[in-house]
Amino acid sequence: MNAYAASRLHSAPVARRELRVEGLSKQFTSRHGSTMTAVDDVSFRVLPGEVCALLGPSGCGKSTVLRMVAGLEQPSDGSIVLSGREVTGPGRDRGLVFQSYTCFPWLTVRENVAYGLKVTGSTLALREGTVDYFLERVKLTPFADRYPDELSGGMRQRVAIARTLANGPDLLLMDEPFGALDSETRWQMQRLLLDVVRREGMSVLIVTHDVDEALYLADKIVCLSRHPGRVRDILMPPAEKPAQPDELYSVPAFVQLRRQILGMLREEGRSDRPG
Ligand SMILES: Nc1ncnc2c1ncn2[C@@H]1O[C@H](COP(=O)(O)OP(=O)(O)OP(=O)(O)O)[C@@H](O)[C@H]1O
Repeated sequence: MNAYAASRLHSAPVARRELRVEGLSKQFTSRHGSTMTAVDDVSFRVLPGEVCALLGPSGCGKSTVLRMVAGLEQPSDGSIVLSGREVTGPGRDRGLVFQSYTCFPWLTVRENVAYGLKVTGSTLALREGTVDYFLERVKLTPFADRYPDELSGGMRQRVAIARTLANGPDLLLMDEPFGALDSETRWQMQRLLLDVVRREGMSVLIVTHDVDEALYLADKIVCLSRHPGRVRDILMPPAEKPAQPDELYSVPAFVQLRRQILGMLREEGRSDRPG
């Protein structure tokens, strides 16, 4: 058995991968000294193995919430607890994937995926087993010795996902990860992400303003209103997803939820005013 697959038999239970966000608020102070509330009293949970989407119109504070969960931004108020520990800054228990492909161009695909593992001092066998395992998961095994500039955008994003997963985070944080991809590649990536995170029992918090992406990927959708960003609704799309994202349009439960969310976004658009 592959060294990584064997090590997983003894890994910590997935039940510890729970995120609790309670009463989270964030104020920003402008250069002129005025204060604006970007995020106000936001609470939600991401249960172990759950994919949770943060959805809302531009400027509603999605990225700000994600950055606070990542520990890149300090909350003005509230608390963030992951796997029973308070989040006070960045940490290896969270893995980040952004829209821009964060590959090291001077490293091969294999070296990119192995990068984070080197610093943890894992044995060579475990490291190589882990890299092989995740290259296989994201279907990049045949490209292991290529450099990022020899790959398409979708493939580079798969490298970033494999590298992040290889580090074994409790929670995967994704900010518009497929925003730069054409629609066909985007669908393929969404399908692949669902396959990988379900197999790994991974908890995911993903920021998107794409309603279909949220409906297809998420077990739970936290809808934010804007100015300030507050939880407007928490929706639970059907757990059974169609084989392809575009098949959402023919499933009545998704069509109805889609209509509800689009109506909410339209209302938010009507209430638009500068923050
Ligand atoms: N560092 C900052 N300083 C001041 N204001 C900020 C800062 N970061 C974000 N904001 C403001 O906070 C609000 C929320 O921004 P945020 O980027 O979180 O929204 P978003 O929902 O992710 O938007 P988008 O979908 O367009 O990326 C916006 O009004 C933005 O201008």
